[in-house]
Amino acid sequence: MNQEMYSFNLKDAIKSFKSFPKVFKLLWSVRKLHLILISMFYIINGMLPAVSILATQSLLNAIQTSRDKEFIYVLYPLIVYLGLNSFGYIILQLNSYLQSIFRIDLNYKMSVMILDKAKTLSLSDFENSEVYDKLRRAQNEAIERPYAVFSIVLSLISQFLGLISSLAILLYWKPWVILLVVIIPIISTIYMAKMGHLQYKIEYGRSQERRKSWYLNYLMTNDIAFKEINIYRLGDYLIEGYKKLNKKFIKQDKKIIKKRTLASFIFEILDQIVGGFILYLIVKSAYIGEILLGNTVAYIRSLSNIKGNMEGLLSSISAMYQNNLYIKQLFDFLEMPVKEELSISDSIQIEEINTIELMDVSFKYPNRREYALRNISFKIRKGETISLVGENGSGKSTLIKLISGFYHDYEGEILINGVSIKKINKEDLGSKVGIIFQDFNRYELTCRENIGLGNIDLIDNDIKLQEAIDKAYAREMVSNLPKGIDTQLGVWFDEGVQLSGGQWQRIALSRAFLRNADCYILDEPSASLDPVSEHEIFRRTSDLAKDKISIFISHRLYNLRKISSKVLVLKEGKLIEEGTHEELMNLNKHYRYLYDLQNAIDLVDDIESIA
Ligand SMILES: Nc1ncnc2c1ncn2[C@@H]1O[C@H](COP(=O)(O)OP(=O)(O)OP(=O)(O)O)[C@@H](O)[C@H]1O
Repeated sequence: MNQEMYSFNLKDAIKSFKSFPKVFKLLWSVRKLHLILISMFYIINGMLPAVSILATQSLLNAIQTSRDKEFIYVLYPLIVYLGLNSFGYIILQLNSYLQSIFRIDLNYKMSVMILDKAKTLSLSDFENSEVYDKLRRAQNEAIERPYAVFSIVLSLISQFLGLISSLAILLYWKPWVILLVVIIPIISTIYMAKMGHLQYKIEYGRSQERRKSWYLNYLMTNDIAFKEINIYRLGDYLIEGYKKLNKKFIKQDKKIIKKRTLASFIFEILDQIVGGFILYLIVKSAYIGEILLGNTVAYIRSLSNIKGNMEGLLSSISAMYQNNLYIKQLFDFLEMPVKEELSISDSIQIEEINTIELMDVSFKYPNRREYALRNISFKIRKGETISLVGENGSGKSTLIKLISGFYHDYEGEILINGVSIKKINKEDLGSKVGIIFQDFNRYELTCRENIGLGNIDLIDNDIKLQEAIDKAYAREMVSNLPKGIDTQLGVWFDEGVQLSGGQWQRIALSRAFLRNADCYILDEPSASLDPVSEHEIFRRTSDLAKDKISIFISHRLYNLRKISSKVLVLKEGKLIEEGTHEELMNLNKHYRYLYDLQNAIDLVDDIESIA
């Protein structure tokens, strides 16, 4: 963490106003008229107290000096006084109404902006905890800040106007008193700004732990992890972890509150002493007849207004500084450069995928030292069915993610139709690949949506949806659902129907089949499918994709043997064998070893199940 960030000084505080034009631009785009009116009301609010003091002064002086005159001399200032009070009240109400409306619109706009930005992030961004933290901070801590900055700036203007006008009233009496009035608020504000900074520093340093605390909370309150938590009796362990983290946060927060309260207490006492002394001077002047009653009240009220305005003004500066730190997080996130591959407007469009070629490709994940893939080269042509096999962690899924265009910081070349994947229009590429990942999504939405998300344009096209369902052998399963294709799936919402792992997988397959892809990738459907279903699905997919490209990953090698035009064998990130099933069996090396091993295991399983 950058220590420099945490040293507070006035220069930094003034610098923090730099963010205002950006903030203003953002707010201006929400509701222009509201913004103008709110600003006007703030300015009026700043002037009103001093005007009200003058009205009170002239009313009281009129009462005191008009004993022998007609009542009209008192009535006129009385009407002005009452009118001003009512006007102030109306302005206050209107302003609070407009601000509430404005904040609702702003919060909505901000959350959509953050989602829009999140949409442009890459998979490696999501796997990067720094980017992830920025997103969380923008979402959780910064969303309210733009309005806070705006209202602070307006308050500053309003308080400044209030201060100047009240000072002018007091200046008329004894100019040197002003120095006494301003000294304590200045010291207290500098101290409080430092406290605010400390608080931000603590919050900033906590973001990893906050995320962990949120995650533990999520695990305990979510159906996804419930089964394991329940069966392994993990509840107490997780709660302990949650408590430990939160106790630390609470301890830090309490310490700050204690410091803050003590400091406020001391500054308040000092302020009371100074205020008491000035009050004594005013009362004494009135007593000896130096000033009229109206002026006495005006000076007393000006004194308290100056104190309020000074405190307000200086605490606004420190609040501005503190808010600015959060605002910086927000704009850091919103202005994070969009990955080059997305911003290339002249990216190459492709009609269809004819070939996929890897030339000496090596790749390591940003957070890892060792390579996940090393010097991989192969070519897949239209009409071929390729199987990727290898032990856990050998790099199969990583290879799929590279071919799908998720990571661009690899070495070597990945070519689609002979063109670097980095230059190809990402949306184009995405629309031509039908893919099911190991950890495919189970959307807590209707069955129609779960499938339709594969091709949004067809979400209401029942014929096309049915075709996709048939391709995934899911016709019977879907028609047996209580509301057929319009049944809510999952358990999060009313009338939701939970599916088995294999059934979810068929829904995901239907989703992949709904897009008229040129390349179908199935990453280990065996996780939830029984061996026969997996075999059927592979065979079906390769039949359907006869003139396309199919890439399958499975640990059940016998399911792949007949359908594969080529098998690629990976070991520790390297492509060690390549050929048809027969060729690799004859080669008698790693593939043969894996195949025989699996047959032996299955044989043992069969014998055990018979016994
Ligand atoms: N997001 C990630 N960040 C860092 N390392 C990763 C990430 N995903 C995978 N790895 C690492 O990359 C290597 C290859 O993983 P990969 O998931 O590609 O293997 P796999 O062959 O698909 O394994 P499995 O058969 O278990 O699915 C492993 O060492 C793994 O730990």
